[in-house]
Amino acid sequence: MGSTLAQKVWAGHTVRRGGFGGDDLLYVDLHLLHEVNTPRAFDGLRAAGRTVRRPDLTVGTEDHNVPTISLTGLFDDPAGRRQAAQLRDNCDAFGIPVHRRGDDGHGIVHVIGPEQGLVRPGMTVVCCDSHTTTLGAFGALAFGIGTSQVEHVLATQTLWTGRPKDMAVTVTGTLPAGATAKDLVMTLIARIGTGGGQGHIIEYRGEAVDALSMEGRMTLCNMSVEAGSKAGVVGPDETTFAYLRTRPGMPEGADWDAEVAHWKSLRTDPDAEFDREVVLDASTIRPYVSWGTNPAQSAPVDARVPGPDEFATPEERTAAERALTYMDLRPGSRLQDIGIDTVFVGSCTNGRIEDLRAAAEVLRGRRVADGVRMLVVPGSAAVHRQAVDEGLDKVFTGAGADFRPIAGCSMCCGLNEDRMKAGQRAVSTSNRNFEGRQGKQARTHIASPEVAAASAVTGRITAPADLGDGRS
Ligand SMILES: CC(C)[C@H](C(=O)O)[C@@H](O)C(=O)O
Ligand code: SF4
Repeated sequence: MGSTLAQKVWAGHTVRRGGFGGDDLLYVDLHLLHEVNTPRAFDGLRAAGRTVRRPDLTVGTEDHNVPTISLTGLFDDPAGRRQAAQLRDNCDAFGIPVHRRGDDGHGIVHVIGPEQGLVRPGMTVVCCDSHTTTLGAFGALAFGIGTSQVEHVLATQTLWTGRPKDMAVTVTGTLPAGATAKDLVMTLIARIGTGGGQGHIIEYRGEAVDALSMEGRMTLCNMSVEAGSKAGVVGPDETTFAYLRTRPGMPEGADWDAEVAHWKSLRTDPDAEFDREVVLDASTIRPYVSWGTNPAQSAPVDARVPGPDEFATPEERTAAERALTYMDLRPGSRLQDIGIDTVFVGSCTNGRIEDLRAAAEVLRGRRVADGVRMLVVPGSAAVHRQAVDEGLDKVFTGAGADFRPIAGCSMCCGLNEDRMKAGQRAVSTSNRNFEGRQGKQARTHIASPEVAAASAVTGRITAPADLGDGRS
């Protein structure tokens, strides 16, 4: 029997099999750090008199707490400022490269790794952050780890972890015009639930996945963790190689060819078996939006708010009831009638250049509705530069949106100055919509950049196809 991509990468990195609790000891090729969840790991390292084993395979960036309003913008929370300073000091002390606000290479940790060519097929990548799954788009095995594991990886460049099962998500056919990778992954999570991928690594495959850009694949893999899975992967192919070819530090000539041949060999063998398979028909996927307080509580934009009685289990019914109360929604009302006052385009889910282009395309010749605040925050300094080069900044500001000069997590998580007020309601391109995620008592509807931009124009949840041609 053949092996899956995940099995091959796992086997190739296993230093010791079946240790304590049955976990395997994996070698880590790349360790990424940000300011949250790392200060205690460095404290532990120091207390034990240890050093960082491979600072050359470790990279830090400040992203969660940083103000994105300007280079000199102040941290609104002393604890956040302290964490960011600790990251910089710890990285400097241990010889780890760190990207500070204002650096060319600065940005959200999951956005900068691929841009800088740090992530390649077949690698193992870990980071103190659940959305490390994003990097699986390159055929790397990438997942989040906790603070004590960060300390272990810093000290040893290895990690004890349990071998997950393999799940295939096969997406047949072609996505219709107007449907995006975000809609695809939201449709998947609505179908399998927030625990649907638990204990598994999801491999996305099929015609519709093959057709996605690297940006789209990153959006897909990013939200794998919202389905409870350990990681998400896409088999490396010509799209992957074309993206990597232009990245810094890639081999040249015959060395490049040899590398590509190796990457191709990592793809799942035709006779490999998955523990579970879910098949989705891409042609049925429509623009999606969340109505509840977890990403599975989502529906097509043209649907109605469901009632609790439409759910199969008592747990789902209770969760729906609670979500509807928090979101202040009435069952049976149209999602498209929900008024919003905030729009956020950004985050590691949808803060890359393709996402900004998509949002700008919808906004071109249109205006953000009165009373709506639209925030566009690039995922990295490189995305910001590219957006300015392409004149997207002018489209955003011309439409009345706030286009931020500094990259960061911004309103995705509310760990900085970008928070919503109680009772405010956003369409957000981020990945989490739990109670209070973007501000105390604030309400979040997750969607694609296209839906977010269209909603900014009308002031209610809207798919671009429903905008008509009101461009000036
Ligand atoms: C702060 C960090 C640990 C957290 C995560 O792990 O995902 C954050 O990035 C998030 O999106 O909630
Ligand atoms: S952008 Fe949001 S989801 Fe991504 S790492 Fe930052 S806080 Fe987490």
